[in-house]
Amino acid sequence: MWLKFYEWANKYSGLNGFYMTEILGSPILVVTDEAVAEELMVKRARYNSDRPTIISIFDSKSTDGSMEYLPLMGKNQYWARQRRLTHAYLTEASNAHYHGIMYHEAKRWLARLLEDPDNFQSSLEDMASKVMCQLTWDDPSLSEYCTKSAWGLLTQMSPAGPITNVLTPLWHLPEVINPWKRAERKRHDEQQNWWMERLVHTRAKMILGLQRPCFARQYLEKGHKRSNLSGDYEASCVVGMIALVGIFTVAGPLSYWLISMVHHPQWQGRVQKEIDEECNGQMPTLEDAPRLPILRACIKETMRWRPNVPTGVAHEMEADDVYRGYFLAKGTRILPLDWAFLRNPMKYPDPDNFRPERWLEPGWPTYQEPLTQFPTIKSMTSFGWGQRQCLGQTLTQDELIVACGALSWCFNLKPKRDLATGVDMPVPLDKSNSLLIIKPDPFQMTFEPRSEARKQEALRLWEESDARDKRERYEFAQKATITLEKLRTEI
Ligand code: HEM
Repeated sequence: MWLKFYEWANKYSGLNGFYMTEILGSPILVVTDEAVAEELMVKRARYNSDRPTIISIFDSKSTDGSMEYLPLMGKNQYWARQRRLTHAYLTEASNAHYHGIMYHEAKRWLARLLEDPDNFQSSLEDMASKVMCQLTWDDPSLSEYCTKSAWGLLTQMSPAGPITNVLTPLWHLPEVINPWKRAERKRHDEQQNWWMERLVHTRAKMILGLQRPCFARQYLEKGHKRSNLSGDYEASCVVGMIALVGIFTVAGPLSYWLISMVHHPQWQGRVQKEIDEECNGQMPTLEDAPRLPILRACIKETMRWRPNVPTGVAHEMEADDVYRGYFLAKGTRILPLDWAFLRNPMKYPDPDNFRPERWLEPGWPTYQEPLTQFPTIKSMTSFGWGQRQCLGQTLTQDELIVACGALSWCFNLKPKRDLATGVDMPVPLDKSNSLLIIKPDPFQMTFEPRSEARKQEALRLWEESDARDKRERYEFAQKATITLEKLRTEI
């Protein structure tokens, strides 16, 4: 879809940096130039920060008070207070270095890749999911269900999802003869029940003193007094939504990282050399990041070259407006076409090719110093605009540095050789699904340990981290049991 919008941009945008079209009766302003996006969604954010309705999700904007999906909400009171809470929790998690969770999960992933390399696409998503499930409920075993739940919502909200998102009148058929509405009710109810179960379970563990820190505990301890949330239902949704939204968003650039590295072995070699030299042979940490500009440049270039939300996310106008002489009616959707921004040849010369040097060498329009700080993915156009800008930028950057750094430290990423023909199997560059957050179609590749010593070290690191995690969980539970015992004898 983004390619069609981009093709039309080349025909109709001209020098304006935008064009109008209509999809299923809704006027859409497709923005193809960053300056226009800035003008409309940052400078005029006051009335351009609403969301369009997603027809196949009940009350997607929370107009009727459902309070369920923060990123889809209209610009209303629920959105404002949930955005505040989400921002505060993600900032605190980043300040606490995610309690070591990212390192733990990156090590688990390396060990899984060593044991079962062919299953890399699923273990990659599972790593992203385990990070979010631990931050949210301190429970990595929830990851499989959480990923399924996130997939259900992502599919339901995407134009390429249920047919009712495109043939909208079908959605309005009575529920008894409407399979799409019944399926969505089932999906919705299961997701809500699961979110609520998680909150209730957290509360029960807190009473027993068994719940370690996580977002759900943070809310139950203090948030219900400070945040203005209406109660358990809303809390279970906002906390559940944080877990869901960090899975496919982060898994996208990670998958495309594999593709970038397989196709550009010279850059892979430079990243590995930088890590080996700057981290003294150790797996990189976030403290090392200022000394790893090539790693950061390759991550950023991967996100520019293969963005995983290529259409951008639409805003909706809340008031009539006139922009550069054009009348824009209230209700017009503004689509910031990220693919177009990231292929602007003035800002990104040679836009179709993977050129990390554009972030590293003076002379390129995007070069910025100091290299201890730049390149950074924060504030990329891919994270959206103005009042609705993504809240997960720091988390994404940190997780990509940890995970891509760990991969480069441990493996040579290579094409897979077909044993029958002796020829490398292709790793396609442009095959993906077309949901709102895209991911590459399944492909095969090889994860070759860089040496036997590196392999053994990766396995040892995971064993050590796993043993520490188990010990810490056991000691925490022990302390709670001792306190309970003491209480019982005192009573
Ligand atoms: C590569 C990774 C990611 C990309 C490309 C991305 C992109 C986006 C985009 C385009 C938006 C809409 C912005 C707009 O409407 O102008 C958004 C919103 C949002 N993102 Fe992200 N995101 C990523 C990762 C994350 C992560 C890891 C989290 C949290 C764990 C997160 C949390 C959110 C939330 C809560 C919103 C809703 C903000 C609102 O509607 O006010 N994102 N993201």
